[in-house]
Amino acid sequence: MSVSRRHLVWSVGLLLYGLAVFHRSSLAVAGLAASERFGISASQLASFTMLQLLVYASMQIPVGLMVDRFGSRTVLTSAVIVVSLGQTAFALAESYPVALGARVLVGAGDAMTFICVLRLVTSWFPARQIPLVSQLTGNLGQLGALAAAAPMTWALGELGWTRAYLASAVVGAVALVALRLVLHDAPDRAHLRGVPMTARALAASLGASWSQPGTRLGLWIHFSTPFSPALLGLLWGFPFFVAAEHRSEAVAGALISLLVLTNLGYGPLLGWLVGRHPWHRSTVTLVIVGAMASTWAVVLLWPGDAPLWLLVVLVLVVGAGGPGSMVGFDVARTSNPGHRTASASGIINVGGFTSSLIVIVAVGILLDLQTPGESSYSPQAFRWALAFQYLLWGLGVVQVLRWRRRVRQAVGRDQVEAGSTMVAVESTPA
Ligand SMILES: N[C@@H](Cc1c[nH]cn1)C(=O)NCC(=O)O
Repeated sequence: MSVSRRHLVWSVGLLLYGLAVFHRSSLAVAGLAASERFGISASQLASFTMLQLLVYASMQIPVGLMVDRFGSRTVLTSAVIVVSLGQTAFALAESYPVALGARVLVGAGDAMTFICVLRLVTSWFPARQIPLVSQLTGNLGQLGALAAAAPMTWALGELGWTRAYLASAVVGAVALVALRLVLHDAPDRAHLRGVPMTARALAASLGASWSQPGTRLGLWIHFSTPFSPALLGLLWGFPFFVAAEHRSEAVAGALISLLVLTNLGYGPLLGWLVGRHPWHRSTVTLVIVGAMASTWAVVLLWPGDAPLWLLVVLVLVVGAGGPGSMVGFDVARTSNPGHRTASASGIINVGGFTSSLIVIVAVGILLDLQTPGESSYSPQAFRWALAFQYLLWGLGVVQVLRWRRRVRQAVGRDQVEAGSTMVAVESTPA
């Protein structure tokens, strides 16, 4: 197979994932405009982000099953259409309920994208390159969030709400043409479709993935790693840097952009480490969680405002969380047969989006409880609210250690290093 064809397919997949991240993040800079347009409060505004994450997380398992059944090409086509319809509806919405409905469509289209692209990577690349290419896919795709920042700010200011969101929807039409022209499910066929299954067979297939200890290990790795960067990047980073650390809006914006860019640095390093030392994949993620928790401790316990260099260190360390979460997909991939790869990835992806949703909502509730009726939150309120992260890290680390022990009891080091963590006799989960 020609190497350039493989890279062309991957580039289109990456473009589609970057576009999904762009649509996901396209509200981040439009908060004020949205409040004015729909006449809504801060918590109603936050409900857009929460709803999107909720839809995303709840669709992961059905989407994984759909990708195993119908293939990436078909599911990605639906994803682009649904997300573009969502952005079009958002562009034209004039009331809060219609706008909420539009965000449901955006969340649904977004939810159908990443697993398809990961599935493409596993069918187009040789096994030894999969960890690195998957890492690069996850990390380069985050650039969509950068594209949603400055260009969307410009478009909202210059073109106005309706035309800015309509323009972003039109990009989907262009992406759809590239998808249909270039993207095939596998080198030897356009569609890679699984056999039709009854509801009972689907449940059995999901149960088989779930009973693999490696799927559980992957789920908890994905649960523990990405919520801290999501917390900073999606909602609370900007107000934390401005209201609690007394930084200017420009510095806060630069710190958030740095968080996105940090992804690019970790991708190659983690991809190489994971590909080369599969036995130590969970250790790598435990080190990342330990580093994030320790750096947050220094920032939260710092007397007064943390110095800028410390905030930069925080962003550089927390930026490893997203790339770290990709390790979860790799553990699931080596723990399941090819025809179940996408549904196993769906199970994994529920982890990080659930923990991100919990932490984003919990921080909002804890801030409100400490400063009832006020619209600006004190540094002290932020410190206590952000400390909530330790509960999730505690739970995640205990579960990672537990499921790693199960995997290691069932599978020898030689088998793991040969690229499989699949337990031969699928046992019933405890
Ligand atoms: N945690 C992300 C992947 C990632 C890589 N770098 C930063 N984030 C993930 O699980 N992505 C799924 C998605 O749909 O974005």
